[in-house]
Amino acid sequence: MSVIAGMKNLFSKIRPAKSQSGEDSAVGQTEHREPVGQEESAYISEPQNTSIDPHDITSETSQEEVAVAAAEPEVKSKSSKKDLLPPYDGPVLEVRNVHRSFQTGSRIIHVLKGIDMEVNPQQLVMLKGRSGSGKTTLLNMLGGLDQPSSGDILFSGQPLQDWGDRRRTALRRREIGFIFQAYALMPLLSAWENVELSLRMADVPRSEWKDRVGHCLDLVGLTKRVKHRPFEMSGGEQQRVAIAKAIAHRPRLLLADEPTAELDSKMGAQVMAVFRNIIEVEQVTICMTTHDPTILEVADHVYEMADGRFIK
Ligand SMILES: Nc1ncnc2c1ncn2[C@@H]1O[C@H](COP(=O)(O)OP(=O)(O)OP(=O)(O)O)[C@@H](O)[C@H]1O
Repeated sequence: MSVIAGMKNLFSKIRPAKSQSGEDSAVGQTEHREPVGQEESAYISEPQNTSIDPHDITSETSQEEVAVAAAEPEVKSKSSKKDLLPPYDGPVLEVRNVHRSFQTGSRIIHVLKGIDMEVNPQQLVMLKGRSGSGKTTLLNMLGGLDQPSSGDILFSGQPLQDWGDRRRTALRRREIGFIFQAYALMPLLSAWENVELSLRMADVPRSEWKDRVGHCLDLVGLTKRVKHRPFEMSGGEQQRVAIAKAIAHRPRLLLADEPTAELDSKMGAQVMAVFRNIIEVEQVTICMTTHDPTILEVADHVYEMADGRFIK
């Protein structure tokens, strides 16, 4: 089904539903609500058949695609996180001699030229480098959104390139959180509802939503902003909602593409402080790209990229 067809199908069957986020006067209520916009409609409607993977949402995904994806039924699987990844004490990510080329017309562009790296549990690792050096290309591969042309990427010891699409998708859904430069929040939903939506998309039981959303917004210091919509918040606050949203389903790995690029230095520092806090409290591992030299000191390890390689 096309995105537009999915939207039409979706909005023709909307019915109100009570939010799981709180009591009548609490945050995120949906009773007696004002007429809702398209994103909110998607949020409160029953899932319909669509063809979009919610975990492929990027900062460039349109709101319509996000709305449809948000309502997509997950590929139901009874397997747990434990079944997906056997116990492993080694690095969260091991990258071995990874190359990535793209063909554009008759030209082949060699973007990554032999990347080796490791990201250990509860580390904050940064990829720095000029525009076009290959940071985003590498980050996409670490998150299983793209595949190397050659080389290996091991996620908790498991070779991603040997996995089928379904298992890689399941890995993204359960074990990885994504954060983008442009926040990627649903504009008509409150902070609370944005985080709650992420739990719905990850197939987390409704009974767990209220505690988990409250905990995640508390972790990023936004307990007083839960009812605010994105346009009522500063850039730094929006990015902190995006972080709460990305960690809500308890991923092992958080991937962030230029998370401070749109922020002034004070807000950027707040976001980095939140990263350090969630590493401690949620025991998550973070790999992020940046251009910003002022935040590098927060990292446990910095890989500098130039023209598709790490500079020693
Ligand atoms: N799908 C693609 N097809 C062709 N070229 C691509 C593709 N994806 C990336 N590239 C090229 O690979 C190079 C690296 O891009 P990438 O986005 O990884 O760089 P970056 O370091 O993240 O840059 P920035 O900091 O500006 O985001 C660029 O020259 C880009 O044009």
